[in-house]
Amino acid sequence: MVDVTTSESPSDASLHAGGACLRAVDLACRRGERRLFSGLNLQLQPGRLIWLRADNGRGKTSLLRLLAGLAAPESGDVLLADRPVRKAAALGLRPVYIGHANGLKEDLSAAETLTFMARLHGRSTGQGGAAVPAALTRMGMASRIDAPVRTLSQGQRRRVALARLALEDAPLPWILDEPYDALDSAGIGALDGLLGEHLARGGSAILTSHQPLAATAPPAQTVWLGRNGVEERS
Ligand SMILES: Nc1ncnc2c1ncn2[C@@H]1O[C@H](COP(=O)(O)OP(=O)(O)OP(=O)(O)O)[C@@H](O)[C@H]1O
Repeated sequence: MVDVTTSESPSDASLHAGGACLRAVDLACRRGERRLFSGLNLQLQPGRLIWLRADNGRGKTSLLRLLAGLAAPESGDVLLADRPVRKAAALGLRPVYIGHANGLKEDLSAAETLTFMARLHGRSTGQGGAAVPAALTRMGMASRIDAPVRTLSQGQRRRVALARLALEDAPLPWILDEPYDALDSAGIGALDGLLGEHLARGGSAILTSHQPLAATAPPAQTVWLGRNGVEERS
């Protein structure tokens, strides 16, 4: 098993720094006729960042969706704080998943679509909704808060989708599929700032990126996905 930290038992680790440990145990995944991987073991502990790498079509998105509890594995388990991830959701323990589709509403403004997303995921938008413009400002979107999503560029749309992370204050795992796509260096720096704060409060994150992580990114463990699971490489 790739373990990003120490010899702590899983239950110790799940309590560490108030964060929740996410574990994949002997996971197998099939898409259509093809088995993408089997025997996959992975542990994401509080305070840690994993950069998940592999060639196109290898199964990174499929793995992230399993870790988020959005799909069921062919076999094996995904555990969040020692509970099956799909059952943990009922207790309010749910990883934060942002896929490579932004999922924004074209006819809403940036603020409205972020408010909609926050409500969908049961997150507070603060007194009078004040956390929403603050989150968009964190992602460098202060001047486009009221702009309709359909008028935003790809990078701006990505920033709005990622602004959701600024509304998250629980130390739960973040699962981010190609979060840096379409971002310029300021956007990358803004996301890295949010990631750093999240890890510091006991959160954790696993993300994919085909490009090397920027110097602004928190230190990450690099993990490669193959047919027989994951292996750590520098
Ligand atoms: N709905 C589906 N039905 C059958 N096969 C699928 C389906 N979705 C994806 N696949 C296949 O599963 C494999 C893994 O896809 P996945 O999107 O997980 O890869 P990835 O590593 O994230 O790729 P990329 O780097 O290109 O984003 C691919 O070969 C893809 O063709």
